[in-house]
Amino acid sequence: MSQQQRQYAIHWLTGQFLNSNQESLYRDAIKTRVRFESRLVLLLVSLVFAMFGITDYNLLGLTREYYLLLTLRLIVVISCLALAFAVGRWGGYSRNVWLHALPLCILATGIMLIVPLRPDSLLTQITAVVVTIMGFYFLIPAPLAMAAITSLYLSIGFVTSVELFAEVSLADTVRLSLLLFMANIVGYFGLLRIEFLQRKQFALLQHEREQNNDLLEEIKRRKSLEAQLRMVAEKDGLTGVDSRNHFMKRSEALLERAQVENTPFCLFMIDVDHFKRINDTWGHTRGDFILTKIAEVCAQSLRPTDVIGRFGGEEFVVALPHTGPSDAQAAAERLKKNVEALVLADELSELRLSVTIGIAAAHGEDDNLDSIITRADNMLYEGKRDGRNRVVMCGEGMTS
Ligand SMILES: Nc1nc2c(ncn2[C@@H]2O[C@H](COP(=O)(O)OP(=O)(O)OP(=O)(O)O)[C@@H](O)[C@H]2O)c(=O)[nH]1
Repeated sequence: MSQQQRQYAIHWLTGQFLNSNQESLYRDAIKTRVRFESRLVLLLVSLVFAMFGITDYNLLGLTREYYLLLTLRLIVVISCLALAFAVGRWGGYSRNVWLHALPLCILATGIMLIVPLRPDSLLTQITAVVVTIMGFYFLIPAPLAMAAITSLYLSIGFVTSVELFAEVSLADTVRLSLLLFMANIVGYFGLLRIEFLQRKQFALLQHEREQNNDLLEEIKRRKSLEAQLRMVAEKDGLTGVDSRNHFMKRSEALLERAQVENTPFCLFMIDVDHFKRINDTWGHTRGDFILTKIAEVCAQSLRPTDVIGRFGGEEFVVALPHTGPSDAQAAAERLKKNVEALVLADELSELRLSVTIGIAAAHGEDDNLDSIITRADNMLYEGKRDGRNRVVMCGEGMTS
């Protein structure tokens, strides 16, 4: 038997889950319904029990027996009403099963006590007892064991009461016992089937919910994995700026839009000066750290709408939408100055950094990103050749 089958196994005789935790879960789940139905049934039963007072009057008139019966009915009705209130507050048979058993016992006792007071209307009372047994099993929400015990209590008590107070033959008593026994058998197996089906349905629903939760967890896990993969694909692992591929994709789109809207578009190629020397002097780990700092300065010096990417090694690339050559030059100068002003902590405090920036602007509709990059790259190498730490603008011959 698998663990799941063991968890949902149902006892063949009680109709309850064998696993007590599972049974508690089930009872908790039906708590509200049990309370509501118990209260409703108790109110209805009280009404019907009280209404039989009319037949008592017809049969007995205003006699001592009638007043005794009326008192008995009042006691039962008041007890049932009080219990309906109590069940509403504290009911739901996950904990207080006895609270649900109590009205059944009171009703059963009330019915038994009617026999000595109205021995002539035995046929009506037998019918009432059979109906009550059916009610105990099918109408009043109760666990099977409780319905069976209270029904047997009613059956045995009624037969005893009949034997003691009504003058019936032994054969009739046996017939009555068989009838009530039959009623109990039908009630018991009927309720057993209902309990079984309800718990099966609950188990199926619970299993489905568990599977849905597993599915949701899996979807969440996959989404997070997807986000991580996207992050790895789109971002440069060291500096956090766009990876080369992602930069190309985003910049292509920006350039296309600029060409459609006829707005200016510029591009920077940025290279850290003498980075090999930095690596050789301070080591690769510090070299990596410096690259992250340069990426930070780029982000701080430019607009949020500018797209920064790492082109490879110590080379960065920036796409500047809605930016004409003169604004691009001003931005590049600001960025160059900020790099120069960068002061690092501890052993690197003496280190002065600089970058060379090549700028190219988009020329009309036929221009493409690759040729803009090539032009910016050419300007970058021109700047390197001319002594580094400078900004070189393509076509304009502007340098600083
Ligand atoms: N620490 C570190 N170094 C890198 C990384 N990628 C490339 N480099 C190094 O960057 C250095 C680039 O050196 P070069 O291309 O000769 O250029 P440079 O020394 O910066 O000289 P100029 O560009 O002419 O000013 C090489 O030593 C590469 O190994 C990286 O991710 N981390």
